[in-house]
Amino acid sequence: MADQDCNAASEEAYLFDKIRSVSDPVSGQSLIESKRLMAAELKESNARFVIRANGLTAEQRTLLEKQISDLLQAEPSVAKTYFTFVLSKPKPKIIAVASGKGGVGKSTLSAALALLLKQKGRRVGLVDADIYGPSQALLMGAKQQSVAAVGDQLRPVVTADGIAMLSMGQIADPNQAIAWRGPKIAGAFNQLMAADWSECDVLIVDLPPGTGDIQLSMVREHKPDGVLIISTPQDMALIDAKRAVDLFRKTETPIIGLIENMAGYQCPHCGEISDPFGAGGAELAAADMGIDFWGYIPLGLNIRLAADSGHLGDCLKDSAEGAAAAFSKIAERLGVWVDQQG
Ligand SMILES: Nc1ncnc2c1ncn2[C@@H]1O[C@H](COP(=O)(O)OP(=O)(O)OP(=O)(O)O)[C@@H](O)[C@H]1O
Repeated sequence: MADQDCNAASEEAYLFDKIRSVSDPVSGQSLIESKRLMAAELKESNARFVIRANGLTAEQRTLLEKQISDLLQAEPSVAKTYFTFVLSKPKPKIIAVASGKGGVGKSTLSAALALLLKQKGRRVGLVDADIYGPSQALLMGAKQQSVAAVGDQLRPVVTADGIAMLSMGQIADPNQAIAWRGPKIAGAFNQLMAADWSECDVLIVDLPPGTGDIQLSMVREHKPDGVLIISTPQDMALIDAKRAVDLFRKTETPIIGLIENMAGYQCPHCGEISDPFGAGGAELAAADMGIDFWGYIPLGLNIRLAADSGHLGDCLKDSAEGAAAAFSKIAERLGVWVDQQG
Protein backbone atom coordinates (compact mmCIF):
# COMPACT_ATOMS: atom_id res chain seq x y z
CA MET A 1 0.00 0.00 0.00
CA ALA A 2 1.32 3.48 -0.88
CA ASP A 3 1.89 5.97 2.03
CA GLN A 4 -1.08 8.05 0.92
CA ASP A 5 -3.38 4.99 0.97
CA CYS A 6 -2.02 4.02 4.40
CA ASN A 7 -2.81 7.46 5.80
CA ALA A 8 -6.31 7.45 4.32
CA ALA A 9 -6.97 3.97 5.75
CA SER A 10 -5.77 4.94 9.23
CA GLU A 11 -7.75 8.21 9.17
CA GLU A 12 -10.84 6.28 8.17
CA ALA A 13 -10.23 3.74 10.95
CA TYR A 14 -9.74 6.63 13.43
CA LEU A 15 -13.06 8.23 12.44
CA PHE A 16 -14.89 4.88 12.45
CA ASP A 17 -13.58 4.29 15.96
CA LYS A 18 -14.70 7.68 17.26
CA ILE A 19 -18.29 7.18 16.17
CA ARG A 20 -18.51 3.48 17.06
CA SER A 21 -21.24 4.14 19.67
CA VAL A 22 -23.69 5.58 17.09
CA SER A 23 -26.39 3.08 16.10
CA ASP A 24 -28.07 2.60 12.77
CA PRO A 25 -31.63 3.91 13.28
CA VAL A 26 -33.03 1.11 11.07
CA SER A 27 -31.21 -2.04 12.25
CA GLY A 28 -30.07 -0.94 15.69
CA GLN A 29 -26.56 -2.29 14.91
CA SER A 30 -23.48 -0.07 14.88
CA LEU A 31 -23.17 2.02 11.70
CA ILE A 32 -20.20 -0.11 10.66
CA GLU A 33 -21.85 -3.50 11.29
CA SER A 34 -24.95 -2.49 9.33
CA LYS A 35 -22.73 -1.15 6.50
CA ARG A 36 -24.61 2.15 6.85
CA LEU A 37 -21.30 4.02 7.00
CA MET A 38 -19.76 3.62 3.55
CA ALA A 39 -16.62 5.80 3.81
CA ALA A 40 -14.96 8.45 5.93
CA GLU A 41 -11.98 10.76 5.39
CA LEU A 42 -10.15 13.41 7.35
CA LYS A 43 -8.49 16.17 5.34
CA GLU A 44 -7.18 19.49 6.67
CA SER A 45 -9.28 19.04 9.83
CA ASN A 46 -12.44 18.39 7.80
CA ALA A 47 -14.12 15.07 8.53
CA ARG A 48 -16.33 13.79 5.70
CA PHE A 49 -18.72 10.85 5.99
CA VAL A 50 -20.51 9.00 3.22
CA ILE A 51 -23.66 7.34 4.59
CA ARG A 52 -26.07 4.93 2.89
CA ALA A 53 -29.44 6.68 2.90
CA ASN A 54 -31.65 3.65 2.03
CA GLY A 55 -34.56 3.39 4.50
CA LEU A 56 -33.70 6.55 6.49
CA THR A 57 -36.29 9.28 7.10
CA ALA A 58 -35.25 12.95 6.95
CA GLU A 59 -35.43 13.07 10.79
CA GLN A 60 -33.19 10.02 11.12
CA ARG A 61 -30.60 11.59 8.80
CA THR A 62 -30.60 14.80 10.85
CA LEU A 63 -30.27 12.81 14.06
CA LEU A 64 -27.31 10.85 12.68
CA GLU A 65 -25.58 14.06 11.59
CA LYS A 66 -26.06 15.49 15.09
CA GLN A 67 -24.89 12.37 16.92
CA ILE A 68 -21.71 12.13 14.83
CA SER A 69 -20.95 15.87 14.96
CA ASP A 70 -21.42 15.90 18.76
CA LEU A 71 -19.00 13.01 19.21
CA LEU A 72 -16.33 14.69 17.07
CA GLN A 73 -16.73 18.12 18.65
CA ALA A 74 -14.20 17.35 21.36
CA GLU A 75 -11.61 16.01 18.86
CA PRO A 76 -8.78 18.53 18.33
CA SER A 77 -8.00 17.11 14.87
CA VAL A 78 -11.56 17.76 13.60
CA ALA A 79 -12.71 21.30 12.91
CA LYS A 80 -15.78 20.65 10.72
CA THR A 81 -17.88 17.63 9.84
CA TYR A 82 -19.60 17.09 6.48
CA PHE A 83 -22.08 14.43 5.40
CA THR A 84 -23.08 12.95 2.06
CA PHE A 85 -26.08 10.61 1.98
CA VAL A 86 -26.21 8.26 -1.00
CA LEU A 87 -28.83 5.78 -2.12
CA SER A 88 -27.04 2.51 -2.88
CA LYS A 89 -28.45 0.39 -5.69
CA PRO A 90 -30.54 -2.56 -4.58
CA LYS A 91 -29.10 -6.03 -5.19
CA PRO A 92 -31.28 -8.74 -6.72
CA LYS A 93 -31.70 -12.16 -5.09
CA ILE A 94 -29.24 -14.42 -6.89
CA ILE A 95 -30.47 -17.92 -7.74
CA ALA A 96 -27.91 -20.24 -9.34
CA VAL A 97 -29.08 -23.22 -11.39
CA ALA A 98 -26.56 -26.05 -11.35
CA SER A 99 -26.13 -29.67 -12.32
CA GLY A 100 -23.25 -32.05 -12.24
CA LYS A 101 -23.71 -33.34 -15.75
CA GLY A 102 -24.32 -31.49 -19.03
CA GLY A 103 -27.44 -31.89 -21.12
CA VAL A 104 -29.81 -32.52 -18.20
CA GLY A 105 -31.91 -29.40 -18.78
CA LYS A 106 -30.21 -26.74 -16.69
CA SER A 107 -30.44 -24.02 -19.34
CA THR A 108 -34.04 -24.92 -20.13
CA LEU A 109 -34.95 -24.73 -16.43
CA SER A 110 -33.12 -21.38 -16.01
CA ALA A 111 -34.89 -19.90 -19.04
CA ALA A 112 -38.28 -21.29 -17.94
CA LEU A 113 -37.89 -19.89 -14.41
CA ALA A 114 -36.84 -16.49 -15.76
CA LEU A 115 -39.83 -16.40 -18.13
CA LEU A 116 -42.38 -17.64 -15.60
CA LEU A 117 -41.21 -15.31 -12.82
CA LYS A 118 -41.41 -12.46 -15.32
CA GLN A 119 -44.92 -13.56 -16.34
CA LYS A 120 -45.82 -13.38 -12.63
CA GLY A 121 -44.74 -9.73 -12.55
CA ARG A 122 -41.19 -9.91 -11.19
CA ARG A 123 -38.24 -8.00 -12.62
CA VAL A 124 -35.94 -10.76 -13.77
CA GLY A 125 -32.32 -10.92 -14.91
CA LEU A 126 -30.61 -13.94 -16.46
CA VAL A 127 -26.88 -14.62 -16.68
CA ASP A 128 -25.69 -17.38 -18.97
CA ALA A 129 -22.57 -18.48 -17.12
CA ASP A 130 -21.85 -21.27 -19.60
CA ILE A 131 -19.02 -19.38 -21.27
CA TYR A 132 -17.81 -22.26 -23.49
CA GLY A 133 -21.28 -23.37 -24.58
CA PRO A 134 -23.74 -20.49 -24.17
CA SER A 135 -27.33 -21.33 -25.08
CA GLN A 136 -29.49 -18.65 -23.44
CA ALA A 137 -29.34 -16.22 -26.38
CA LEU A 138 -30.95 -18.94 -28.53
CA LEU A 139 -33.41 -20.03 -25.83
CA MET A 140 -34.56 -16.49 -25.17
CA GLY A 141 -34.75 -15.57 -28.86
CA ALA A 142 -32.09 -12.89 -28.28
CA LYS A 143 -29.26 -14.02 -30.58
CA GLN A 144 -29.41 -10.88 -32.69
CA GLN A 145 -29.30 -8.49 -29.72
CA SER A 146 -25.77 -7.22 -29.20
CA VAL A 147 -24.39 -6.12 -25.87
CA ALA A 148 -23.37 -2.51 -25.16
CA ALA A 149 -21.15 -1.24 -22.33
CA VAL A 150 -20.85 1.92 -20.28
CA GLY A 151 -17.12 2.22 -19.58
CA ASP A 152 -16.10 -1.26 -18.42
CA GLN A 153 -19.59 -2.23 -17.27
CA LEU A 154 -21.75 -4.34 -19.60
CA ARG A 155 -25.40 -3.37 -20.05
CA PRO A 156 -27.84 -6.28 -19.97
CA VAL A 157 -29.86 -6.77 -23.14
CA VAL A 158 -33.65 -6.71 -22.65
CA THR A 159 -35.38 -9.55 -24.53
CA ALA A 160 -38.79 -9.39 -26.22
CA ASP A 161 -40.18 -11.09 -23.08
CA GLY A 162 -38.80 -8.26 -20.93
CA ILE A 163 -35.95 -10.20 -19.33
CA ALA A 164 -32.60 -8.49 -18.78
CA MET A 165 -29.92 -10.94 -19.84
CA LEU A 166 -26.28 -11.43 -20.73
CA SER A 167 -24.71 -14.37 -22.50
CA MET A 168 -21.41 -14.97 -24.25
CA GLY A 169 -23.67 -16.03 -27.12
CA GLN A 170 -24.38 -12.32 -27.63
CA ILE A 171 -20.73 -11.30 -27.37
CA ALA A 172 -18.59 -13.98 -29.06
CA ASP A 173 -18.65 -14.96 -32.72
CA PRO A 174 -20.88 -18.09 -32.82
CA ASN A 175 -18.56 -19.76 -35.37
CA GLN A 176 -15.43 -19.42 -33.27
CA ALA A 177 -14.44 -21.73 -30.42
CA ILE A 178 -13.96 -20.05 -27.03
CA ALA A 179 -10.66 -21.70 -26.05
CA TRP A 180 -9.78 -19.87 -22.85
CA ARG A 181 -8.07 -21.14 -19.73
CA GLY A 182 -9.60 -21.00 -16.23
CA PRO A 183 -8.67 -17.46 -15.09
CA LYS A 184 -9.87 -15.89 -18.33
CA ILE A 185 -13.12 -17.83 -18.20
CA ALA A 186 -13.69 -16.75 -14.58
CA GLY A 187 -12.87 -13.16 -15.62
CA ALA A 188 -15.50 -13.26 -18.38
CA PHE A 189 -18.06 -14.67 -15.94
CA ASN A 190 -17.26 -11.99 -13.36
CA GLN A 191 -17.79 -9.35 -16.02
CA LEU A 192 -21.26 -10.71 -16.77
CA MET A 193 -22.07 -10.70 -13.05
CA ALA A 194 -20.68 -7.16 -12.61
CA ALA A 195 -23.17 -5.70 -15.11
CA ASP A 196 -25.83 -3.38 -13.74
CA TRP A 197 -28.51 -5.77 -12.42
CA SER A 198 -29.99 -3.24 -9.99
CA GLU A 199 -33.26 -3.05 -11.97
CA CYS A 200 -33.90 -6.76 -11.23
CA ASP A 201 -35.50 -8.36 -8.16
CA VAL A 202 -34.24 -11.82 -9.08
CA LEU A 203 -31.12 -12.80 -11.01
CA ILE A 204 -31.08 -16.36 -12.36
CA VAL A 205 -27.59 -17.67 -13.12
CA ASP A 206 -27.38 -20.64 -15.50
CA LEU A 207 -24.13 -22.32 -14.45
CA PRO A 208 -22.13 -24.62 -16.73
CA PRO A 209 -22.03 -28.33 -15.83
CA GLY A 210 -19.47 -29.56 -13.31
CA THR A 211 -17.65 -28.06 -10.36
CA GLY A 212 -14.96 -25.87 -11.92
CA ASP A 213 -13.69 -22.29 -11.98
CA ILE A 214 -17.05 -20.67 -12.65
CA GLN A 215 -18.78 -22.50 -9.80
CA LEU A 216 -15.94 -21.45 -7.49
CA SER A 217 -16.16 -17.80 -8.61
CA MET A 218 -19.91 -17.98 -8.18
CA VAL A 219 -19.85 -19.16 -4.59
CA ARG A 220 -16.81 -17.18 -3.44
CA GLU A 221 -17.30 -13.86 -5.16
CA HIS A 222 -21.02 -13.58 -5.89
CA LYS A 223 -22.47 -15.54 -2.98
CA PRO A 224 -25.79 -16.71 -4.43
CA ASP A 225 -28.80 -16.61 -2.11
CA GLY A 226 -29.49 -20.18 -3.12
CA VAL A 227 -28.82 -22.85 -5.69
CA LEU A 228 -31.30 -25.14 -7.46
CA ILE A 229 -29.84 -28.41 -8.68
CA ILE A 230 -31.28 -30.32 -11.62
CA SER A 231 -30.59 -33.89 -12.69
CA THR A 232 -32.04 -36.62 -14.82
CA PRO A 233 -33.04 -39.73 -12.86
CA GLN A 234 -30.27 -42.08 -13.96
CA ASP A 235 -27.27 -42.90 -11.77
CA MET A 236 -24.73 -41.41 -14.17
CA ALA A 237 -26.27 -37.95 -13.84
CA LEU A 238 -27.01 -38.31 -10.13
CA ILE A 239 -23.40 -39.13 -9.25
CA ASP A 240 -22.36 -35.78 -10.74
CA ALA A 241 -25.30 -34.00 -9.09
CA LYS A 242 -24.04 -35.31 -5.72
CA ARG A 243 -20.61 -33.81 -6.46
CA ALA A 244 -22.26 -30.45 -7.15
CA VAL A 245 -24.21 -30.71 -3.87
CA ASP A 246 -20.95 -31.46 -2.05
CA LEU A 247 -19.28 -28.33 -3.48
CA PHE A 248 -22.18 -26.10 -2.47
CA ARG A 249 -22.30 -27.64 0.99
CA LYS A 250 -18.56 -27.19 1.53
CA THR A 251 -18.83 -23.54 0.54
CA GLU A 252 -21.91 -23.02 2.74
CA THR A 253 -24.07 -22.05 -0.23
CA PRO A 254 -27.77 -22.61 0.57
CA ILE A 255 -29.19 -25.45 -1.55
CA ILE A 256 -32.81 -24.69 -2.40
CA GLY A 257 -33.71 -28.10 -3.77
CA LEU A 258 -33.18 -30.85 -6.32
CA ILE A 259 -35.35 -31.23 -9.44
CA GLU A 260 -35.73 -34.32 -11.59
CA ASN A 261 -35.93 -33.53 -15.31
CA MET A 262 -36.85 -35.76 -18.25
CA ALA A 263 -38.89 -37.92 -15.92
CA GLY A 264 -41.31 -39.91 -18.06
CA TYR A 265 -42.31 -39.57 -21.69
CA GLN A 266 -45.86 -39.88 -22.99
CA CYS A 267 -46.07 -41.44 -26.45
CA PRO A 268 -48.03 -38.99 -28.65
CA HIS A 269 -49.55 -41.99 -30.55
CA CYS A 270 -50.64 -44.51 -27.92
CA GLY A 271 -50.44 -42.33 -24.77
CA GLU A 272 -48.30 -44.89 -22.92
CA ILE A 273 -45.81 -43.38 -20.46
CA SER A 274 -42.25 -44.72 -20.57
CA ASP A 275 -39.16 -43.72 -18.60
CA PRO A 276 -36.15 -43.55 -20.97
CA PHE A 277 -33.89 -42.23 -18.17
CA GLY A 278 -35.48 -44.17 -15.32
CA ALA A 279 -37.76 -42.59 -12.71
CA GLY A 280 -37.62 -41.41 -9.12
CA GLY A 281 -33.82 -41.47 -8.82
CA ALA A 282 -33.49 -37.77 -8.02
CA GLU A 283 -36.19 -37.89 -5.34
CA LEU A 284 -34.40 -40.78 -3.63
CA ALA A 285 -31.05 -38.99 -3.96
CA ALA A 286 -32.53 -35.81 -2.44
CA ALA A 287 -33.84 -37.76 0.54
CA ASP A 288 -30.46 -39.50 0.86
CA MET A 289 -28.59 -36.17 0.89
CA GLY A 290 -31.14 -34.46 3.16
CA ILE A 291 -32.14 -31.78 0.66
CA ASP A 292 -35.61 -30.72 -0.48
CA PHE A 293 -37.04 -32.39 -3.56
CA TRP A 294 -38.68 -29.81 -5.82
CA GLY A 295 -40.52 -32.04 -8.27
CA TYR A 296 -40.50 -33.90 -11.56
CA ILE A 297 -40.44 -32.37 -15.04
CA PRO A 298 -41.50 -34.84 -17.75
CA LEU A 299 -40.03 -34.90 -21.24
CA GLY A 300 -42.14 -32.71 -23.49
CA LEU A 301 -41.67 -32.48 -27.22
CA ASN A 302 -43.34 -29.04 -27.16
CA ILE A 303 -40.69 -27.82 -24.69
CA ARG A 304 -37.81 -29.02 -26.86
CA LEU A 305 -39.28 -27.48 -30.02
CA ALA A 306 -40.13 -24.18 -28.33
CA ALA A 307 -36.71 -23.99 -26.66
CA ASP A 308 -34.86 -24.59 -29.93
CA SER A 309 -36.86 -21.93 -31.74
CA GLY A 310 -36.62 -19.29 -28.99
CA HIS A 311 -40.35 -19.42 -28.15
CA LEU A 312 -40.24 -21.03 -24.73
CA GLY A 313 -42.24 -18.14 -23.24
CA ASP A 314 -45.29 -18.84 -25.43
CA CYS A 315 -45.14 -22.57 -24.73
CA LEU A 316 -45.03 -22.00 -20.96
CA LYS A 317 -48.17 -19.85 -21.01
CA ASP A 318 -50.10 -23.00 -21.91
CA SER A 319 -49.22 -24.63 -18.61
CA ALA A 320 -52.23 -26.82 -17.73
CA GLU A 321 -50.34 -30.11 -18.01
CA GLY A 322 -47.06 -31.84 -18.84
CA ALA A 323 -43.63 -30.24 -18.64
CA ALA A 324 -44.95 -26.66 -18.88
CA ALA A 325 -47.18 -27.23 -15.83
CA ALA A 326 -44.24 -28.73 -13.93
CA PHE A 327 -42.03 -25.69 -14.70
CA SER A 328 -44.87 -23.43 -13.61
CA LYS A 329 -45.22 -25.20 -10.24
CA ILE A 330 -41.48 -24.89 -9.59
CA ALA A 331 -41.50 -21.18 -10.54
CA GLU A 332 -44.44 -20.60 -8.18
CA ARG A 333 -42.56 -22.28 -5.35
CA LEU A 334 -39.40 -20.33 -6.17
CA GLY A 335 -41.35 -17.06 -5.99
CA VAL A 336 -42.49 -17.99 -2.46
CA TRP A 337 -38.92 -18.96 -1.53
CA VAL A 338 -37.56 -15.62 -2.79
CA ASP A 339 -40.18 -13.69 -0.78
CA GLN A 340 -39.27 -15.65 2.35
CA GLN A 341 -35.64 -14.47 2.01
CA GLY A 342 -36.82 -10.88 2.70
N1 LIG B 1 -38.27 -31.52 -19.93
C1 LIG B 1 -37.77 -31.49 -21.16
N2 LIG B 1 -38.50 -31.96 -22.20
C2 LIG B 1 -38.01 -31.97 -23.47
N3 LIG B 1 -36.81 -31.53 -23.80
C3 LIG B 1 -36.03 -31.05 -22.81
C4 LIG B 1 -36.47 -31.00 -21.45
N4 LIG B 1 -35.47 -30.45 -20.70
C5 LIG B 1 -34.47 -30.17 -21.56
N5 LIG B 1 -34.80 -30.54 -22.82
C6 LIG B 1 -33.97 -30.47 -24.05
O1 LIG B 1 -32.77 -31.18 -23.76
C7 LIG B 1 -31.66 -30.53 -24.36
C8 LIG B 1 -30.63 -30.19 -23.28
O2 LIG B 1 -31.21 -29.27 -22.39
P1 LIG B 1 -30.38 -28.04 -21.82
O3 LIG B 1 -29.60 -27.37 -22.90
O4 LIG B 1 -31.32 -27.21 -21.03
O5 LIG B 1 -29.39 -28.83 -20.87
P2 LIG B 1 -28.14 -28.27 -20.06
O6 LIG B 1 -28.06 -29.07 -18.82
O7 LIG B 1 -28.20 -26.81 -19.91
O8 LIG B 1 -26.99 -28.67 -21.05
P3 LIG B 1 -25.49 -28.07 -21.08
O9 LIG B 1 -24.99 -28.14 -19.70
O10 LIG B 1 -24.79 -29.01 -21.97
O11 LIG B 1 -25.62 -26.69 -21.59
C9 LIG B 1 -32.21 -29.30 -25.08
O12 LIG B 1 -32.44 -29.62 -26.44
C10 LIG B 1 -33.56 -29.06 -24.40
O13 LIG B 1 -34.52 -28.44 -25.26
